[in-house]
Amino acid sequence: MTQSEPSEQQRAGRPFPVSWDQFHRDCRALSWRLNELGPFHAVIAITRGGLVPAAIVARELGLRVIDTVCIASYEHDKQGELQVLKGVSDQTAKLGGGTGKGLLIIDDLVDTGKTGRMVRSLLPEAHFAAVYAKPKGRPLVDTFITEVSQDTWIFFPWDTGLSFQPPLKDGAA
Ligand SMILES: O=P(O)(O)OC[C@H]1O[C@H](OP(=O)(O)OP(=O)(O)O)[C@H](O)[C@@H]1O
Ligand SMILES: Nc1nc2[nH]cnc2c(=O)[nH]1
Ligand SMILES: [Mg+2]
Repeated sequence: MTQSEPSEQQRAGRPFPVSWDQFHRDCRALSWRLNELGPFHAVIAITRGGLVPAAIVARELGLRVIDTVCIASYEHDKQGELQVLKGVSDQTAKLGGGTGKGLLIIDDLVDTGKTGRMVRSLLPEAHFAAVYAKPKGRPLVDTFITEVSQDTWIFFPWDTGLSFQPPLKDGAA
């Protein structure tokens, strides 16, 4: 029997759980920064992880034109080939003059930077912001809030729930 490869999450090892409250605070902090860099014509969320931060940033910056770039790459916690399932609409592309100028792209995080690189190739002059950044992905983003180490796995509130935690003395890590 062949042993399966460890997942990205297993390789990362260090868990970093983020609550809804914390995520909202971090998205507000991102909005503060972006407010100084705008104005922007539209927000583009990289689905699916970028949808929640994009909603919060759009609310804070008063932006009502919201589009998506739909990309699939991680199956749970293993990254495969990147697939662009949907690009931005012609209307949004026009607002960015074809190159993305004045458009704001939002994602929840950059890890290896693969997703960011793909989106940058589609809209090279857009402003790319993520809430969290790992070192390999950091050069791809224009604005982010918190850097975590490459061996960290971020657990978002929409992927997690409350559960019992064993006491430290019973062997909890
Ligand atoms: O920098 P990278 O190594 O490319 O990884 C970052 C991407 O991975 C996650 O998305 P995922 O592909 O898991 O899809 P999802 O947003 O639908 O959960 C995350 O939301 C980023 O978009
Ligand atoms: N939830 C989650 N998805 C990812 N995709 C790439 N890196 C991560 C991460 O640290 N957490
Ligand atoms: Mg994503």
